[in-house]
Amino acid sequence: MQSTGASEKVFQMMDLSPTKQSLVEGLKLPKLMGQIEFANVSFYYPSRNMVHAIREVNLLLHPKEVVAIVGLSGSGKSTLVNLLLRLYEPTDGQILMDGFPLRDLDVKWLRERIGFVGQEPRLFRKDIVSNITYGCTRKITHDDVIWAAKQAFAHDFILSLPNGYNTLVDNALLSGGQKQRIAIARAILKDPDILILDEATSALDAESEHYVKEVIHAVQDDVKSRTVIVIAHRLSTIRGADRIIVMDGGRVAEMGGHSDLIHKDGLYARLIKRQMDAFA
Ligand SMILES: Nc1ncnc2c1ncn2[C@@H]1O[C@H](COP(=O)(O)OP(=O)(O)OP(=O)(O)O)[C@@H](O)[C@H]1O
Repeated sequence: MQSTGASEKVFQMMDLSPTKQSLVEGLKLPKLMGQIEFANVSFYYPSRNMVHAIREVNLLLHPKEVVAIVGLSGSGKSTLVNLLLRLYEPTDGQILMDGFPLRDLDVKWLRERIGFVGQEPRLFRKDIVSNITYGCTRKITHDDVIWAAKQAFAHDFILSLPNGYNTLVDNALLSGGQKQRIAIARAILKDPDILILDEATSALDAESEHYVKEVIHAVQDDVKSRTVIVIAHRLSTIRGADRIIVMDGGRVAEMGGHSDLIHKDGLYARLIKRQMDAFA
């Protein structure tokens, strides 16, 4: 009798119609170059009415640019990405993709062109190949899977597993860094025009940390290169970026290259110094 009550709620949920957002077909561009513009974007989360998570953000990311977003916890880094993925709509201003308003573009089409690796990637209790190919809608071969794994510096450790690419993924089998590299391979396999990495804040083993940095370099050098946005917590990844965006209290506080920002001796210089002190 207890479960009857509960199942009623489940059925009510299943009967809900999909959101308008995914029903309405939007624009599909012939090609996505990967230019991203935030034009005076402000946003507050519905549950925290009037407390801005992002405030009057103006940003222009060029196609194929590698950008690192840095800032203290709560400064609005993830919110920028949430808006870009269209998980939320800006409260004010607009986001443009290749000059087209994001809200006019087809959401499904857009998300197929964005690869996203979160801080704690989800893997499934399936073999490695299935985990890498999960969600990939383009036609792929086994060679493509290996290419993606190599790009993510996952190929060698996968080969050292008992059944290589056919090894069943088990939580105890892989380290946090290895899981993240499989998730990066999954994102790269989509051959996205925009790649977004939310670097883990938790301590990665030294090997994985080195590889995550290498992935950024490889992705940057890749002939098919794409726009890359990294929410970065480590100096090594930050330095690999073409441009660094420093967020503070929902605003863009500083922007530029590593040496310029260090020279400026502002918030970025303080963040870096703090990180250096932590390792001292
Ligand atoms: N789902 C949410 N609902 C309400 N408020 C939120 C939500 N997510 C984030 N916030 C708030 O929005 C602001 C910006 O948060 P955001 O997660 O973008 O920061 P961040 O720089 O990515 O932080 P971190 O480095 O800790 O991930 C913070 O004040 C945060 O408390």
